[in-house]
Parts: sequence; structure tokens; C-alpha cells
Amino acid sequence: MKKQAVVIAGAGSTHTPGIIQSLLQKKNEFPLRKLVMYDIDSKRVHLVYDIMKQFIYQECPELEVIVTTDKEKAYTDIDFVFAQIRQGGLSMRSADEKIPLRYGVVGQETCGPGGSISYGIRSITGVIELIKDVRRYSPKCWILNYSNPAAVVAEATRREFNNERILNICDMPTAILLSFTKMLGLKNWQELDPCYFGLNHFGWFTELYDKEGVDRLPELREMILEKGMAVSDKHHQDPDWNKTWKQYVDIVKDYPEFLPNSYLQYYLYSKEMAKHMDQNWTRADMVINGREKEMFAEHTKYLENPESYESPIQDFTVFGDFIVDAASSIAYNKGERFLVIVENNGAIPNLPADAMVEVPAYIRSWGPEPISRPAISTFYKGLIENQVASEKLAVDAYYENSYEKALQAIAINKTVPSTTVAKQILDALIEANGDFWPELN
Ligand SMILES: NC(=O)c1ccc[n+]([C@@H]2O[C@H](COP(=O)([O-])OP(=O)(O)OC[C@H]3O[C@@H](n4cnc5c(N)ncnc54)[C@H](O)[C@@H]3O)[C@@H](O)[C@H]2O)c1
Ligand SMILES: O=P(O)(O)OC[C@H]1O[C@H](O[C@H]2[C@H](O)[C@@H](O)[C@@H](O)O[C@@H]2CO)[C@H](O)[C@@H](O)[C@@H]1O
Ligand SMILES: [Mn+2]
Repeated sequence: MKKQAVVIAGAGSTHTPGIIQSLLQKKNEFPLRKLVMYDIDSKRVHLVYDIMKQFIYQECPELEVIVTTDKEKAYTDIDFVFAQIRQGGLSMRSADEKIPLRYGVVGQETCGPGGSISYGIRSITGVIELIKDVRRYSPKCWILNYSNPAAVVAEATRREFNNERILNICDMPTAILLSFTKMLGLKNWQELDPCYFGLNHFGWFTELYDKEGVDRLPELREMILEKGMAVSDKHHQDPDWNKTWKQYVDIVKDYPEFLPNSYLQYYLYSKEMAKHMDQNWTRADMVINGREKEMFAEHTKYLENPESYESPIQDFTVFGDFIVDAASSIAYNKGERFLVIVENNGAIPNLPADAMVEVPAYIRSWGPEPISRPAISTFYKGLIENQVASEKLAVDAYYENSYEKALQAIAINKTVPSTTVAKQILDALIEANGDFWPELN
């Protein structure tokens, strides 16, 4: 079995311990010859390395590990890049969330004018630069990209690189599947084969087949309506995520036909969601004071006693397991089936061919082979076409340096009530993004 050289780009992320855990727990299915931890922030990446090195050397004493901020060193002689960069850091996430809220519009990662359009235009620059750097040093390498907003980033990488050896992914459907399997008393999320259609953070499960070929969705729908949703991994025990799981039940009550991606709450109830958000304390503040603080506290523990320190290992890490399983399916041509973001090309027959959709695909060494779905009905088609338009207009704004396209992207978005509000938000976002955005004329 060929051994793989993997770079984690953005390895100073709070999610990196989870990826390293999965990589090493799956070392028989996806053997490693080299692990590179690359980041633009030396302090952060070394901090994560300190926390994880005990586990790394316990599991794989012979593994070559490189911790670096040097692109050439990082990207030379590698097979896979797992990208999870955050252009502008959490302080810009905070601005993305707070600015729309000042005008009564939802402020959340990947959603609306801040999380989708502002973050999207900012993120495209970072992700494209990353891919060009990778191609310079390892042209044949596969890039699995988690960097958000995945829908907008995927549209940009489609236009720029035709998504050659690039796979844009999101772990949210997998996290939801993990909740479903827990509710059904199944052992892991791979025990359900989902049928699903939509966009990233904007889709629906239509059937959920178990290994006997029985569709368990009707049973799950009843369980959700009666008992609520189960929490998936440790990450989702967070009080703020718990609100999402409560709200999930309301979505299912109002729209029982299919089981939704939880992110639909921000679009289907956008006014109420915005009303209940605190513009002085958004999700970015919760992450800075929660997950990030915990990571820094772990490092303090490490510094107090490096010799006896043990890396923190979780029960599950959806984020890590999903990306490693997808990479393994590419590396060894396993043809395993995952929900991924691909160019539509008829997978959902009554949506545009060039929309970036999230659907099941068999993951081969030459790339994803999406399955085709039946045509979708009016409600879903209307919602999706509106959201695709907003995402595409954001990418147009980036490539055409166009204020008008950025305004259209915001004004058409379902979370935004009027053009006046759209303009106010756009002007504030231009100011907040400064050099992170291309100049818009
Ligand atoms: N697709 C998904 O489902 C999914 C799930 C979780 C997180 N994410 C995304 O993953 C990214 C990381 O999220 P996080 O919460 O862990 O953020 P984080 O701020 O904790 O970590 C991001 C890291 O990326 C580094 N970085 C920024 N720009 C870089 C660049 N150009 N090259 C290399 N490193 C760079 C930062 O220094 C930081 O260490 C975000 O884009 C987030 O939205 C996506
Ligand atoms: O607000 P955050 O930073 O807690 O979460 C925003 C991200 O949420 C989803 O990803 C989760 C995932 O569902 C969970 O299982 C775990 O692995 O952590 C992930 C990151 O929080 C969503 O899919 C991402 O796109 C969001 O960035
Ligand atoms: Mn996601």
C-alpha cells in the first residue's frame, strides 16, 4: 500500500488535533510517510504540534513530521493537502457576523451577507493562492478543501481550476448523519447511505438507507418530532449548537417532507434568528472564548509538564474522520460514497449545469462520480436557485471588481429584506474588509 504525504494547511486551527487523531487512528487504511503542519502563524502551529506530538509519536514513531511556515518546504513532495484556512482570522469572522446584525440581518459563518458574501470574497484570494502554491511544488497533489464558505469557494475553484484534483467538502451532513445513526442505535455514520440534494449548508436528506436497504428516514422523522435530535460529537454539545438541534425539530415540523441540513434555519427563519442573536456577542466570540481558549489551556497544561503530558483524544471527530476517509477513497480508488460539493452537470436535472451542488458521489482516484437525482420540486428549486444566484454573484463581484454584482449578491440573498439594507451592509463590509477584498468599482 503506497504511503501518503499529507499537508494540513491552516494547521494552527482548533480542528487540527481532530484531523491528526483521525489520520493516526486510520493509519492502516491511509498509511502516512510524511505529515506536514503548515500555517502562516508560527506560534499557533507550534502550539498545536506541542499538544499532539505525544499522540503522534506514540502511534507512529517513524513518521516524518514537518512543522513549518515555509510554503516550499510544506508543499514539496506531497500527495494530499487538507486545507482549512481562515482568511482574516476569527476577528474578521466577528466582523462578518456583527455588521449584518446591526441592520437586523443574520450574522453567521457561511450565511448571508457576512458569512457567505463577505467571507466568500475574502476567502477566494487565500484559497486560490494556496492552490497555486501547491501546484507549483507538487502539481499532481490532491487538495481537499474545508475552507469556508465552501459553496462560494467551490464556485471560485471551479472557475479558476475546473476543480482538477480539488474536492470541496463540508462535514455538516456527516455530523447530522452521526446524530441519525446514534438515534437509530447504529454504530457509525457509515451505516446509513444518504440520498441528499442541495447546496453546501443548503440541502435535504430525502432517503436514508441502512445496510439492509431499508429507508429509515420516516422512522427518524417520527423520532425527531417526538424526542428531538441527538447530539453528534463533542463539538455539538456546545450550548449554542444545542439551540440549533432544538430549532431542527421546528424545521421538521414545518417542512416534514425531507430532513434538512441544520443551516437552513438561518434562511427559513432568518428574521427570528437575527432577532435572537446578540450583535455584541456572536458565534466568533463564543469560539474565541470556548474552543480556542480550551486549546490554549491545553497548551498551558503541556508547558507545565511536557514529559508526562498526554494529547487530548476525543471519542469521535467527524471533521477528521470525514476528510481522512475521503482522502483514503481517492488514494486507493475505493469508490466510497460521500456527500461532497461538485459541479451539477445534471446530477440535479432541473438545476443549472454549472451550479456547485452537494450530492452523494462515489469517490474515485480520478475524482468524484456524483449520482444523479430525480428532478426537485418547486419549493426546493426556488430556494436553491435564489441561493445559487447569490453565491455566483459574489464570485462575479470578486472577478469583475464589481460593486454592483456585490450589491446584487447581497440584495438577492434570502436573509436580506431590501436593497437599502443591502447597500448599508455592503458599504460597512467594504470598510471592514479593507485590503482583504479586491477594490470594487
Ligand atoms: N467545510 C466545513 O464544513 C468546515 C468545518 C469547520 C471549519 N471549516 C472552515 O475551516 C477553516 C478553519 O476554521 P477554524 O475555525 O479552525 O479557524 P482557526 O482560525 O481556528 O484556524 C485557521 C488557521 O488557518 C491559518 N491560516 C489563515 N490563512 C492561512 C493561509 N493562507 N495559509 C495557511 N494557514 C492559514 C490561521 O493562522 C489559523 O491557524 C475556516 O475556513 C472554517 O470556516 C469548514
Ligand atoms: O461555529 P463553529 O465554528 O462552532 O462551527 C461552524 C462550522 O460548523 C460546521 O462544522 C462543524 C461540524 O459540524 C462539527 O462536527 C465539528 O467537526 O466542527 C465543525 C466546525 O465547527 C459547518 O459544517 C462548518 O462549515 C462551519 O464552519
Ligand atoms: Mn460546513
